[in-house]
Amino acid sequence: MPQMPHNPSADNADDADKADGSTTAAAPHSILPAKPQVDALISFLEHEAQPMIVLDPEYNILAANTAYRRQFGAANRSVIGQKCYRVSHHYEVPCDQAGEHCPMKKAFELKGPDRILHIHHTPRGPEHVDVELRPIMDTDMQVVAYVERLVTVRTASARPSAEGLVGQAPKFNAALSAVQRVAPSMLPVMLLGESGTGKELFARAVHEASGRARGPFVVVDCSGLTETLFESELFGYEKGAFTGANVRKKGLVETVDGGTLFLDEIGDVPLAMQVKLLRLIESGTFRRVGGIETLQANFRLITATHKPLGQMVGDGRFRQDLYYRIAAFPITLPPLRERSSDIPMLVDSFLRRDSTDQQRVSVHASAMLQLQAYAWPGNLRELRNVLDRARLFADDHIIRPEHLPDFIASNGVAFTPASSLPMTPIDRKNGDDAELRRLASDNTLTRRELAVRFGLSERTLYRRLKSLGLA
Ligand SMILES: Nc1ncnc2c1ncn2[C@@H]1O[C@H](COP(=O)(O)OP(=O)(O)OP(=O)(O)O)[C@@H](O)[C@H]1O
Repeated sequence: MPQMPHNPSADNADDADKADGSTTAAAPHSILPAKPQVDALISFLEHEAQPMIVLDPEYNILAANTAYRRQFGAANRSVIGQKCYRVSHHYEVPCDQAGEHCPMKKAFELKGPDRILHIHHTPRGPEHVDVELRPIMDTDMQVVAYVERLVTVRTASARPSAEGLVGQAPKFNAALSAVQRVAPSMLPVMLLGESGTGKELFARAVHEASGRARGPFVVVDCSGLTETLFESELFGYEKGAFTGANVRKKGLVETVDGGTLFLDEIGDVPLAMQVKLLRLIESGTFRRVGGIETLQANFRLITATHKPLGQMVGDGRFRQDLYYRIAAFPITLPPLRERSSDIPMLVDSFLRRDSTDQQRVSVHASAMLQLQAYAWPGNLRELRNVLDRARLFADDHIIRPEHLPDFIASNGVAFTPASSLPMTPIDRKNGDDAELRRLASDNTLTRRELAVRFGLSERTLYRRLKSLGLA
């Protein structure tokens, strides 16, 4: 914990509360040593379009501007005088003591801004929020307050959603956070992940969060394209360039003008074409097949692969110069088995998405446990397919273990007949220690997620981990 000065403002929360609607007079008198600066700041922020709050060093919210109140404020409750971690996370302790990154602690240490992607509770439910915290210093360089700016991330949902990216597991959030960072720039992005991890959806998210969102998003699947087809698809051709070229045709590089070009499975691009791709990226120009005119390209490049491109460079199967050009900002997408805490939310999302029935299909807790324990080599695509199949058997609109394929049930999870199970996660006290050992050593799930996953209280989980020598 940083040594933060005690602030008497917490004791005056009620005074501040009255002023929630008019931030200029929000702070009570004895609030801070440098009160005039803070008051001026509060007045200034009121006119900002972005949601912002002012905090004292003891985590108390001193003021919230109109944009904040509109977006995050609850109709019946003021946030003034409340602890930020209680309002945003429903925690009883600061974020770092709850196992999360605390931007206030970091900003205090840095004496500078810190930025982090958090899941916040909002009146609409959990949401991804890009939080930036800036310390305000007095003339002695002591931190007297903080300004927090909150931007809701619209490219992903932290609760079940009928469309787009869904998730809130730590590794998913890390990838999403990287998207938020890189999207506004023109840097090429390389998405790395197994098949079905959502590379295309993430590429779309980069596009949508960028300044090119109004331009086209063009996908090129590089796998299975021959050299000549790849060239004519990408660059287009002139009339008469080859047999069958009866008219001039624009290539995708021309159609994408002002937008984002997504080259999926870039590792499958033939070596000869890699040179042409490199030239396009380096010069920003291209020529149609059979053409002499040099045309200007205007696109932002995103690539994706499930192949070990670095290794392919070593083996001479991928050009090193092209690799360095496109791999400026790699983002690793986690396989589903490393974000299994997201499975219930994803299941709900997929069942909503594909629902044509009047009655919504749900998944029995015992089936959900099996879905969470399976390794999903085909990732989200496989999950979606399994659900599509299972729902056909769910006559009473509840997917049970017997509706899942055998390979999921035989994944090492003890199978208990659905009828004997409650609709909530079961206590698997005598269940699969090996699975617990694997997940606990993996460090991908928090203790709380592990507990939910195994249907245990955190305290029981701790005891079991201890008995396994893992606590
Ligand atoms: N985080 C996510 N939330 C919701 N749906 C997702 C998510 N990630 C992927 N999907 C869904 O999973 C399926 C596979 O996603 P996508 O095609 O983007 O994967 P991919 O990694 O590009 O696959 P491939 O490498 O095989 O091309 C799609 O139906 C997509 O909508």
